[in-house]
Amino acid sequence: MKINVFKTADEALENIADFFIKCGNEAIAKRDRFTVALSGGNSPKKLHALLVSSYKDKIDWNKIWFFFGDERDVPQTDERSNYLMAKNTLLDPLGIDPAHVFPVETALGAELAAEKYTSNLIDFFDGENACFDFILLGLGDNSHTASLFPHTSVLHDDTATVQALYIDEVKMNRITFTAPLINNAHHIVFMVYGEGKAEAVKHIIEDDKDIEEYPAQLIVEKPDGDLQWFLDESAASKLSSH
Ligand SMILES: O=C(O)[C@H](O)[C@@H](O)[C@H](O)[C@H](O)COP(=O)(O)O
Repeated sequence: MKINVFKTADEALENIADFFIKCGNEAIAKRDRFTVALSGGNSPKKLHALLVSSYKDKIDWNKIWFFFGDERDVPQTDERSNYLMAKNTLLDPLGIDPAHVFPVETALGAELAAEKYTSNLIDFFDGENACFDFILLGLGDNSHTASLFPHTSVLHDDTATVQALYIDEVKMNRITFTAPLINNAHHIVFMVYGEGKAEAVKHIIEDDKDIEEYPAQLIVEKPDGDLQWFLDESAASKLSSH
């Protein structure tokens, strides 16, 4: 696992964008496609804007396939939708073909949408244990990632699937990749910046294993995988090693 700390959030985002493009061009050279699972929340918006403004000609965007590591159980037109956020800030501005985008079909209801997403992955990746090229993750200040929230049943799910569950902390159903599905990826990137995340970053990286309290500790580097943190100094400020 590699921990990259940058002076500012902008510097961290620039390095994530460079790494994204590097991984993408390598995947396209090898397999003629780049499969990506996007993160939700607010942090990705700045990264999306950077990719749109400065990376348009650095990769063949037509060779990228976009998925979502988690989704809120809301309509795709709802401002809380991770799909809508990505559509508005990244996919539409880059003119991504909708056939290359796999939104969670929340109109089916959370449970069915999760089942459908799991079967979509089996179809797309020709079998179970989908292996994404690149999974982007944020980190909640309560140490959740994707929608793997503290003290929830999904933390103990050892299947590489997509699950739906009610999250009391946010008073809504969420649809999420399980930790094993995330851990199958070639490249996993935590994108974390800001003082508010410093405590969670320390818990995940330095504290004893306690996945109930710190679910993002479930995300681990496989022998043939690559797990990297891209942090600004604020988010890394409570790490003893920085
Ligand atoms: O659906 C979501 O909200 C995200 O997938 C979630 O895991 C997010 O990454 C963290 O909550 C951090 O969110 P911010 O980037 O908004 O702090």
